[in-house]
Formats: sequence, C-alpha cells, structure tokens
Amino acid sequence: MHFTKMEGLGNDYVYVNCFEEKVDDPQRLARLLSDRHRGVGSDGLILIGPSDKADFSMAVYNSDGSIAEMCGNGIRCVCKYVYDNHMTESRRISVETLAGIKYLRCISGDRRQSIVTVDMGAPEIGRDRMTVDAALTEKMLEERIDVSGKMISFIRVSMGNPHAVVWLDGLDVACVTDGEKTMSIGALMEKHDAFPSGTNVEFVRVIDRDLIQIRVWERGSGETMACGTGACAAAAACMAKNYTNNVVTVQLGGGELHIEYDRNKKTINMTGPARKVFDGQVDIFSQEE
Ligand SMILES: N[C@@H](CCC[C@H](N)C(=O)O)C(=O)O
Repeated sequence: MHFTKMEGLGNDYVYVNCFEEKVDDPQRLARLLSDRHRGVGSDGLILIGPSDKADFSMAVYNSDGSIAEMCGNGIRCVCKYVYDNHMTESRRISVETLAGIKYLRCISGDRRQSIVTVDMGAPEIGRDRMTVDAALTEKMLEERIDVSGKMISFIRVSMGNPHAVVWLDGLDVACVTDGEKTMSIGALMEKHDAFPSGTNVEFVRVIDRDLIQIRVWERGSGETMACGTGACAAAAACMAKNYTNNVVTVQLGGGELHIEYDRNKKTINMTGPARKVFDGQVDIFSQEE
C-alpha cells in the first residue's frame, strides 16, 4: 500500500489515497502505522476519498485507532496532497468530514510546504453550544470537575470534535508540563465522565490580546506538537471570555497558527502550514499488532 507522511506543525499523519488503495480495517491500520517504533510513526491515519457532497472526503483515525470527526492540521495537508498530486487543478476545495463540509484555500506553496486557510465552521461554546458572541455576554461558561482530587475549571468547546479548554493561571504549571504528570491531567480529563465521547484538552496561557500559547493533550493520540481544532477551540474560548481580540496567533510546540473569528459568519478561519515529509510503501499483511 502506498502512503504519504505529512505534517502540520509537527502534528503528523499517514495519508492514504483511497481513490487508488482499498483499506479494509482502518482502525487497525491506524494503530499499526502510527506506532513510532514498529510502524511508520504518526499521530494517526487520514484517508482521502471521493464524496458526493464535496470535492473530496477525509476520514480521521487517531493513533489508538479511534475515529475523530475532524482534524485541523490534517485537513490542510489534504488540500496540499490533492493539489500536488493533480487530483484537482483548483486551489480552492471542499472536503467532507464527520464534522460537516469544510472549505479550504491553498494560499501559496512549493513541493515541500504550502500555506492553507480553512474555514473551520462555527465553534460551539459551553454546554448550551453558544456562538462566540452569545458566549461573550454570558457569565457562567466554565464548568468544574474533580480530576483525581484536583478541581479543574474548563470551558467546553466543540469544533465538530470535543475540546476542554483549561487556563494555566491558577493551575500548578508543573502538573501539566512535567513529563508523566502532564499526561495524567490530560489523560484523566480525556476519559472523564463529564465527556461521554472523550475530549481533547487544551492548556492555555494568554500572553496578550493577540497571542496565546497552548499545549494539547489529544483524545486518542496523547500530547501532540500541535492541534488545529485545539488551537481554534482555545482561541474561541479566549474570545468568549474577552481575553483576546478576534484575531489571534496561537503558539504551539510545533509552531504558530493564525486564527480569525469572522463576526458576520460566526465562523473561524485557521491559516497555517502543510508539509510533505515522504512517500512510502508498506506491506500491510506483514504488519502485526
Ligand atoms: N490533531 C487534530 C485533531 C485530531 C483528532 C482529535 N485527536 C480527536 O480525537 O478529536 C487537529 O489538528 O485538529
């Protein structure tokens, strides 16, 4: 089976072109290929296929094989993949995902790297799934849960997939940045009863009204170098709390994303890089879990 490894800010996935390849058990394949010691090594698997509603479809599997509705860094790479492989001649494409149809524009690029903007749709904030503007007028957006004896406040945000945004102020920094302990809060929140479908967790530090820094514990993949939907969720939560302006730079371990909230459409645009790492070929029958 042919595949391409691609990454956005170090959030890396194995991409398979399902116009040409048949994948019988994508969840198992995701686990096999994502293994950083016995496989290709990635945060998950992304299948690019046909769609009757959009130009292409994208299916996302985390490294543990679980299904995700959407992947922000991954979808920018899909845009680069289909353009570079002449599957479209247009720099503007639509992609069907489990979180709806997303619209993308490849702004610039060469063989190695492209810059892509994605309309990520409307963030839904809090239990009542409010828009950013509606949430701005609300006082009680935050929820509190007991995570292994520690009370953690967070804001629930859906970008089509679930997120919990936690501010670092007031939280002992060591407990989210310190090796295994980072994992413990993120990992415990991911599987907490408060999130029936699990959750991604963003740990946010607001630098000023134009800049935030985040680390993300991803559902199904653990801590990653970057998360596109996580950056949008964190930015939306900051805007809803009036901590930042409507245009914000999000710094992640692997680099920066530019996030813009469109007041008229109520949607978020995300701009960032998409890079090809290498093409490869794998004999999936010889792979064992
Ligand atoms: N890395 C992604 C998100 C991938 C899916 C996520 N782990 C989930 O299960 O929802 C991104 O860039 O958005």
